[in-house]
Amino acid sequence: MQPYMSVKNVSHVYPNGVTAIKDINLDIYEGEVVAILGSNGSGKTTLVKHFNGLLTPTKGEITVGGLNTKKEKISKLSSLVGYVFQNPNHQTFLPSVRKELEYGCTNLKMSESEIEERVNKAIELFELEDSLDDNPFDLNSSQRKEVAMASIMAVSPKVIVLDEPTTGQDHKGCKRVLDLVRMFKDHGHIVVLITHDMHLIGELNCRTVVMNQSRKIADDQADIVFSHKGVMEEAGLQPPQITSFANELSNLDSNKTYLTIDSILSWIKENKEYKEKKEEAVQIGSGS
Ligand SMILES: Nc1ncnc2c1ncn2[C@@H]1O[C@H](COP(=O)(O)OP(=O)(O)OP(=O)(O)O)[C@@H](O)[C@H]1O
Repeated sequence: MQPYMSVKNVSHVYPNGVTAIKDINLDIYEGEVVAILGSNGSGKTTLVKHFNGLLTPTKGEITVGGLNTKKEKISKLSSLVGYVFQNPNHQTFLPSVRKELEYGCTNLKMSESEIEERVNKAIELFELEDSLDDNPFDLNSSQRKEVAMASIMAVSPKVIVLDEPTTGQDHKGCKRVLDLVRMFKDHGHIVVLITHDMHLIGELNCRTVVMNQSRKIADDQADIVFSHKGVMEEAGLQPPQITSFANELSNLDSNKTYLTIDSILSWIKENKEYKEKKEEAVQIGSGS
């Protein structure tokens, strides 16, 4: 299968001489949810800004949907890759939610009927019917973030990049982000997440790329990445608390990494059933 996005030997040096990413290779395929993890300044944002042409490689090449990002206009690339900023205030600036939702489609010069159809779909999916006339700045930060995501959804780019989607969100907001990532995936989008939220990655157990000091140092399923002590330590990362807890418990199957409370509860249940069956067998065997 051909990757939808392909990053080949890419480095980026900012005009001040800082090498923010170095020799990155990364293929991203249809249907994937990819988390990009790493400590502050490791190069995550610089990398994803290359996906929609906000930055172009100093060395190497990136193709998105078969297009070389060095040769395409940003407007074309942003119809393929939508970027939801960490701070929705950097993205919402129009006086009503409806106008925000229409903006991206209008910018891409879609017909009025197409804009209406796409905006109505986004309104339905994000349940924004009652806030259409509200000024986004009168909404709380969680709702404003949803408006930012809904306006990207209206454009319907193949790839949706979410930059720190759970930062500043309460428990309900974090749960909603998890549901939205799943919804984007179910609607055929590739989702790229920049996040420090290990709980979110644990719940998704998605492909996880780890950046450290401008380089990619790991790229695997989250449970496999989290089980690599060396990688986690090098990148200064802590797995979700439940994973650390499970690792500390003796008698656990050492080949498995537990990411969620549900997974460890099923393990405990299975183990209990296994022990009960074993005891039963011993009792039958001894004729008691
Ligand atoms: N516009 C810029 N000009 C010069 N240097 C920059 C610029 N943007 C980022 N950098 C530098 O590039 C390196 C990587 O930064 P980047 O923002 O990509 O990292 P990050 O992993 O996204 O960090 P964070 O988690 O703090 O957002 C850092 O050393 C940073 O200071």
